[in-house]
Amino acid sequence: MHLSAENLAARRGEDLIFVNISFHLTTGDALVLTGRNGSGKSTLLRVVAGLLAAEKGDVKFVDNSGRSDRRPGEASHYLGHRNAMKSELTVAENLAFWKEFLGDSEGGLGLSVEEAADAVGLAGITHLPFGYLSAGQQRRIAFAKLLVAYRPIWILDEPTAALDAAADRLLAELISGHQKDGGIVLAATHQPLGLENATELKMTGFAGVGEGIWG
Ligand SMILES: Nc1ncnc2c1ncn2[C@@H]1O[C@H](COP(=O)(O)OP(=O)(O)OP(=O)(O)O)[C@@H](O)[C@H]1O
Repeated sequence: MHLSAENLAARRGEDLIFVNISFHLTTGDALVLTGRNGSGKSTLLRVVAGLLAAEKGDVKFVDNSGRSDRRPGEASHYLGHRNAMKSELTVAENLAFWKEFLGDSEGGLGLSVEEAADAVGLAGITHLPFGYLSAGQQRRIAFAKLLVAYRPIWILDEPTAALDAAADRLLAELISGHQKDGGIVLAATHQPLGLENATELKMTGFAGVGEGIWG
């Protein structure tokens, strides 16, 4: 499996956010995006997930069987800043919705709702409305969404925001487990996640980008 980007550039509104971003990731790899606020980490993740069009360049995905006709977004879980859960539905209902809606993609099977809640240390509270949970518990459940439906690529924007130290470690272990199972991870973070096989890509934002870059 390969996920690669060649000379990506992206714009938000009128502003060019970054140019000439390239990377090549293979089975088990992680790319950790670092850089100051506003340097373009979320923008790059959204481009890779297919949620934002690149201004220039391309992202390519080749799966384990050599198929290259699927867009990277179709093979990805995207965990953004928001948790993408309905406050008034229970934790179990939210996760069951995502399990049914996303389904498993080729190459793996998702956990049951209870197994996924257990994996993030919250097996006992799946009957509660999502809105009753603390911020850290909500983030853990948002992460459990990644476990109920299999996707080979995980795209994570500040996955450990709002988490305590124990949950930090738990999620880092789940991310490492995904890598060991052959998955690929892209994560933007301000805190070290302690991942193995990880390459750091320091985003610098638009500063210093001159005229004439479009050649
Ligand atoms: N919809 C938008 N329209 C215009 N500019 C935007 C839009 N969304 C983001 N930006 C700008 O794009 C730049 C990059 O933002 P981005 O969210 O990618 O940064 P980041 O590195 O993820 O920051 P943080 O560490 O704060 O999460 C910022 O200057 C931001 O103001």
